[in-house]
Amino acid sequence: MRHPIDVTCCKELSLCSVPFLNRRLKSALENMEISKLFPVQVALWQEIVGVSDFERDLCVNSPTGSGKTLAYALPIVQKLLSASRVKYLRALVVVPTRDLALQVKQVFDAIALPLGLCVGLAVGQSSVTDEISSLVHLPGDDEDSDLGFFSPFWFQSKVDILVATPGRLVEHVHMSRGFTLKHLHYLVVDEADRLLREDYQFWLPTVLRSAQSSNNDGGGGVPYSPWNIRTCGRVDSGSRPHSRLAKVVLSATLTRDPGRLVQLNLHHPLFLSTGKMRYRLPENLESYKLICERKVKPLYLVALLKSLGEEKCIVFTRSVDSTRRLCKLLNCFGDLQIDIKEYSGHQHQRVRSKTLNEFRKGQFQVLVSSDAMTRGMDVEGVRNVINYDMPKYIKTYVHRAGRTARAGQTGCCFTLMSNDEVGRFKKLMKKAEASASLEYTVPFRLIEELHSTYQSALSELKECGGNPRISPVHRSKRKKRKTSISRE
Ligand SMILES: Nc1ncnc2c1ncn2[C@@H]1O[C@H](COP(=O)(O)OP(=O)(O)OP(=O)(O)O)[C@@H](O)[C@H]1O
Repeated sequence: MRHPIDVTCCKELSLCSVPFLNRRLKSALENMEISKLFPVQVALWQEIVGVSDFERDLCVNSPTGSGKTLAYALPIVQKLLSASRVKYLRALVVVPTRDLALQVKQVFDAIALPLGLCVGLAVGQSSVTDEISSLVHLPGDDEDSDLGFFSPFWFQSKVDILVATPGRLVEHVHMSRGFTLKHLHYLVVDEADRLLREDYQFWLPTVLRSAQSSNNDGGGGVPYSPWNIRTCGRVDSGSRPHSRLAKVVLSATLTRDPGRLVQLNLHHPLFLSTGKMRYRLPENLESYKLICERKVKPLYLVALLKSLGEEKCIVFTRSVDSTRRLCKLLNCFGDLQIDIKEYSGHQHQRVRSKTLNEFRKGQFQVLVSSDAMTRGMDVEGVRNVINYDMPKYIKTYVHRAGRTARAGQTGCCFTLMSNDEVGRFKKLMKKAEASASLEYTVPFRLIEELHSTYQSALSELKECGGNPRISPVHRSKRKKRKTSISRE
């Protein structure tokens, strides 16, 4: 950990030059229009598939949009290819949110499905019962069960790889009959600093203990969960290629604090990092500050949006309440002619996913979001990020700004601030590498022109019940939900 490997020393590699790359995996990548591996992907390939052969667990701190998902998905899929033909759940990826899990699953699907490996999802999108029947063969699943035969496939895993959020994962471990982590070879913890910060029903000790049970009993002994029963008709135990559960832990802002990482029980961890500092912004990102009067901040935002034309854009606010308020206000600006939608922890998951899909398809142009969007989300074509409220921490700035300038593309991050916030912004930015910022101005004339529309928008907002301040009903609902809604 004291001697991290600098990922920037790895050069991009064309697919033809990647050593040991499976032929079918190469064509799957080509179908995704990927012709080369990015530096972090080369580094992980070397450590996992190359001569190092996953001798050590890996901690990866690499900027947003640098391709971390494929960096772990690719070598893990290649490793799973050489293992037994019987299906076992052998790779588990844990991420903090459902939308992110869906995104990660898509990457795995693209490279694993053509090679006959199955990828499952445990995120609480459907009931526990429905979800488990997509992950494990249960009695009643097949024709034999109607005849009263004992099927050799009962409780056999249907998937080789599982992408999960921590809460639902723990539910399955404790309650789902037939679900087991006994055969797990690989554990990936994506957005690890976020996942380690919160307990999520002790997900980590639960996973480690549950996966550990195979080490102690050779893969076929007493299961951890009361519901786990021995897989019937097993041909082999799916024994691990490594004597341990091999782990990859990643984030664009991964901590180097051993006190925090110790809970992962890492085996001779190797730290792979980009640059010298913990926080680093994407190479092709331009950061701008936009100084404005606090009272008329929405006016400046509208002027900025107008100046950006038709470009896809995400506006971040400090809370779910501000997100709702701002979105309503912007939609009351009659002549704005920009389609704007909200994405926040206030909304039902179904609504959020729908909004995200529409945004991905380009059906509207501006997404107003709480920090629910900051972590990991990859939306093609986002050219601008706007911090309507300046983030408190550099970590938040890094994740928000990182929704643009991904995969080597260019992008801009604008932060609105009043004069008295400029000092704090400077201090904040000093904490990150490659974080020089310029001042952006919008023509004063435009602000003046917008004044009257702003006043009418405020009145309209009041009329339609979108009181800028939170109503008592709203406040009591919010109180109830306070414990369940994650602000991120
Ligand atoms: N080798 C590659 N060639 C071309 N595009 C790639 C390659 N690898 C990844 N990408 C694309 O780069 C984008 C960013 O990848 P990814 O989401 O994995 O980044 P990340 O490092 O996980 O970012 P974050 O820290 O924000 O989660 C995605 O759109 C992905 O399709």
